[in-house]
Amino acid sequence: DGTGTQQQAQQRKVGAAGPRTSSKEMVDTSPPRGTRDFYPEDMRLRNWLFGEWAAVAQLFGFEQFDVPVLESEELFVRKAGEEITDQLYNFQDKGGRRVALRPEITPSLARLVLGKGKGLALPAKWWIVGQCWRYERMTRGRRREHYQWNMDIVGVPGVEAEAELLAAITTFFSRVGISAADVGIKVSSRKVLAAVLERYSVPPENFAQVCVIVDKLEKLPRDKVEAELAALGVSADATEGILSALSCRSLDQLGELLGPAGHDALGDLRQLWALAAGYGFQEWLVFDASVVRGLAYYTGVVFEGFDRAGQLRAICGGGRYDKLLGTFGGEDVPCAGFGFGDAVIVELLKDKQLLPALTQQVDDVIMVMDESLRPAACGIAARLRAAGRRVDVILEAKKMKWAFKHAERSGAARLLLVGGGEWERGAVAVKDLASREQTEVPMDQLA
Ligand SMILES: CC(=O)Nc1cnc2ccccc2c1
Repeated sequence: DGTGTQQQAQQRKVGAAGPRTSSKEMVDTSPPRGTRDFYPEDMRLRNWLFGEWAAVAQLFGFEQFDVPVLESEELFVRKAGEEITDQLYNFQDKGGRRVALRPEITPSLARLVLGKGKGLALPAKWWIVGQCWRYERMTRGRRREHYQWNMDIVGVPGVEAEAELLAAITTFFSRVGISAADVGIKVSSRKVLAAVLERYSVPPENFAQVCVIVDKLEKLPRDKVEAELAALGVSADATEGILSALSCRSLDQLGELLGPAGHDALGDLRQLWALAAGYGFQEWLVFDASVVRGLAYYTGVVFEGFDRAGQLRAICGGGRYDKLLGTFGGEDVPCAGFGFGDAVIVELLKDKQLLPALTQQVDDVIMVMDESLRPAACGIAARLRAAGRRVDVILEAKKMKWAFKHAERSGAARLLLVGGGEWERGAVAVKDLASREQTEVPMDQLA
């Protein structure tokens, strides 16, 4: 699951694992519930994925930022009934402060933008990869953490920003071998819902809650969603209007249904499609009026990446959030962004046999044949490393057989043996692990 090969390690109470000097049981070696360890082989895959994310961010001229995983709880206290805030990993610290492990990164970005105020040159295009947390009752056995790539554009009111973000997402997919035949991106706009709510005079302060409820249509039966809307005070007519708008199959059909009230939403989406065509990623986009996403603060275009085989949960998601900064007491600044988790994408890559085969990368393994030559061997390692070669020094006396096996397991190109007759002739025995040939190389020609 995700970039950690560690399956959800069951809480192992380690039994008597062999003779122990003390009566004390061994510590539980599993990671905390819902979290993963990354052994080196796992880290190679994670570093590869994060490296692709970073490469795309740089291709698009975005700047990296970072913020603490621990934030003031108030950043995430929203009253819209979102799952993400219901499952806040929050606590009171020793100073009596209400804090939380962040469930998402956008509110932290908003905090930084507000912190800079007029001092922030706009537009800002920022990116980050950060661990996010949720306190899930383990009944569902789901993970409590994942790593999320975020790209955000601050200060651009038009859908040119969303087009840029979608271009970045499709560039990533293409780079890792995923095509528009494998994955689509559902796109809509919350302005559709806003238009419907206005027509039925649903109070604007209910907008976020309506969106969060309607987002559950994917998971909950229709009557449950209708009941939640009714409980919020949304009339049956309004609910009917919402559900028929969300089932529109095309922009034209939506236009007919909404009339002039839909002008903004349709204008945005048509412009977005035109930009996508220009960019050459239009084939990835699917208009889907039922996409609302589950975060309270989206105000306009929303989108989510999905696998066309329909086997997986959403791969990524995002949208426009023009009013988030206002909810923190600041001036509103138009923003758009997306989040891309490290779990579903790895499942997709596995399903498509697109996981890269990653091995440890070492150039040279050095072994001394005579312990008195260890200082000299360290000098050789230093010179090779200064020349940019990745060198693994065998640190204790080992048999040749072990050294060969170790060098091959390390993915090394050469095994250097310091000592013996070669050393007397001012040279080092070099075993090429690909050709298996052994040659004698003078000391100063090793790099
Ligand atoms: C598939 C997966 O691991 N999802 C996941 C895992 N942990 C989270 C933690 C916080 C917010 C969303 C999360 C989502």
